[in-house]
Amino acid sequence: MAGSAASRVRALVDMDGVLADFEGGVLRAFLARYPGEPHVELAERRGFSVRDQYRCLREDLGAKVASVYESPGFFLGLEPIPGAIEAIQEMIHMQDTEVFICTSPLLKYEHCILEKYSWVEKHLGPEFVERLILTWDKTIVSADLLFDDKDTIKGAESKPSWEHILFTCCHNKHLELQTPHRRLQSWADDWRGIVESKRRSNAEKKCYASLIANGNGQVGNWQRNPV
Ligand SMILES: Nc1ccn([C@H]2C[C@H](O)[C@@H](COP(=O)(O)O)O2)c(=O)n1
Ligand SMILES: [Mg+2]
Repeated sequence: MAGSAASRVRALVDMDGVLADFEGGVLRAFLARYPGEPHVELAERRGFSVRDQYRCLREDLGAKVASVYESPGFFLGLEPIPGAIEAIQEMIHMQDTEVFICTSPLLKYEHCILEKYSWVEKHLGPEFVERLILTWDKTIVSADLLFDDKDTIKGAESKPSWEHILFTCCHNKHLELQTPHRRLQSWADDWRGIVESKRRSNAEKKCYASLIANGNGQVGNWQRNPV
């Protein structure tokens, strides 16, 4: 039915900081490997790059914290973010909703890439492995929504098709978003409302587009067959 196609939503869900607890994993592994070294408590995290903040604390700590998340086993061992597994499993079963996991690997990718696939299979099952997109440029991926903890997402496409929903994480919680930018505080927050609001706005856009394409003569048809 035309109404059903019009209300389709495609969502991209980021991994680190949204599905997998990268920040908690970094701190735990840093404390285990470098006990006694200065560290950044999660409440004190500011800015996306954990390496940059550790480097500001003391020059050599940047490389030390990077050595933690570049180690074998780091990505596979990350704990899921509370509620993430349940939410994405529910989202993928919503009618007319497509879900993909969209994540950037480390530039030092030896362990990270394989372990991201393994993490998805371990926590979400093999059907989600087919839905994993690894890219350094999320702006060229076409979707309606991107749930992501990175505050600024830039790339080759200056006007990405998706609306970025900032997922709250320790490093971005202090940022004030300008209207109309939206935030999801956690997976206990109203992510369903965000998906449904995007579905409504897609339906409206499709109606306007068909009105314009068909001219006034078709308005009656659309009113008899609303989306
Ligand atoms: N606070 C963070 C979160 C992630 N990273 C690194 C680790 C991953 O390889 C990559 C993931 O980026 P995403 O797809 O979650 O935007 O970035 C980091 O350095 N600091
Ligand atoms: Mg992330």
